[in-house]
Amino acid sequence: MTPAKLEIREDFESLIERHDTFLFDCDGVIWSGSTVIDGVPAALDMLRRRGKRLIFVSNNSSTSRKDYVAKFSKLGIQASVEEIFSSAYATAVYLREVVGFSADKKVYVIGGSGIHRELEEVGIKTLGSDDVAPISVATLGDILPNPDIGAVVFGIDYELSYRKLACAHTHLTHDPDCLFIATNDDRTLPGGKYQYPGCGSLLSSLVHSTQRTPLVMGKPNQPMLDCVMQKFHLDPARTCMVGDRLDTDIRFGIKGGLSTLCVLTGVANEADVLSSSEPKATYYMSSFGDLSKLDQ
Ligand SMILES: O=C(O)[C@H](O)[C@H](O)COP(=O)(O)O
Ligand SMILES: [Mg+2]
Repeated sequence: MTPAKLEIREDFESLIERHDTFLFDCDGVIWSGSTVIDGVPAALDMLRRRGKRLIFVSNNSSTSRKDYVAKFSKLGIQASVEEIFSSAYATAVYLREVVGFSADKKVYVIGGSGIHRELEEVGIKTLGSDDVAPISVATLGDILPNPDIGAVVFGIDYELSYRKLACAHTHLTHDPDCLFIATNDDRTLPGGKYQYPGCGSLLSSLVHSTQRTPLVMGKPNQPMLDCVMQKFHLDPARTCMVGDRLDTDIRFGIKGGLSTLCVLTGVANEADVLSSSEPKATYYMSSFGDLSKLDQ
């Protein structure tokens, strides 16, 4: 079935009437980099006024949920920690609840403060944030296995260094029991008009050097889906996933049995949406901000 294009008031009203909960991806739907997408704050306010539940589900692990609340507020959007579900938080829940990560082990992190803060919030100690100093071949031998490391977690890292990769590679190749987890594996990162290397593209260097395959937490993978479905007790028939990437957001929604709405303000364009045989979005629209016209 061809995705239905939502472009008139009646389409928008019908979408809202059919759903009680809206799951929103962030990069490419709510904002692009640090610029809010026009009309989105007003559209979200309108949904709240109509009693709809909003949940923000981002694969970007660089920011903790508390810091996401501050980013939302700076962009004129009210959101609570409980409404935010990032891949860093999903990783912390997985290590704490599913793995039962040992208190006397630490996690080596390649990634941003979001991962460090979410893991520390559940009592898991982390290393790696200051491994950014340049390295010389002569000092490579100083990078040694560390028996305290029980897992390597990889997330998008805007300060990625050879030193961090060498440390993570050492832990993963010297201890087959050291867990290898990636917060997400998005190929690209949207930023304004263009796209840049995403977490998955950075991750591939470590996968290649270690020949190990990580367990990936974020959309469209099962760990994030299980966490979100259980935490929020979603009714799939009354829930809509709003995203900008077919291979993560829309596939995530389809796996969960949700309606899916693809917006064209991030990675996907109209040709992508109409030509994609799998995943196939239920609906698509130019920008979620267009719904702000409803209450004007
Ligand atoms: O590379 C990444 O980490 C992702 O492109 C990016 O952060 C996606 O974030 P989302 O669109 O899920 O908010
Ligand atoms: Mg996105």
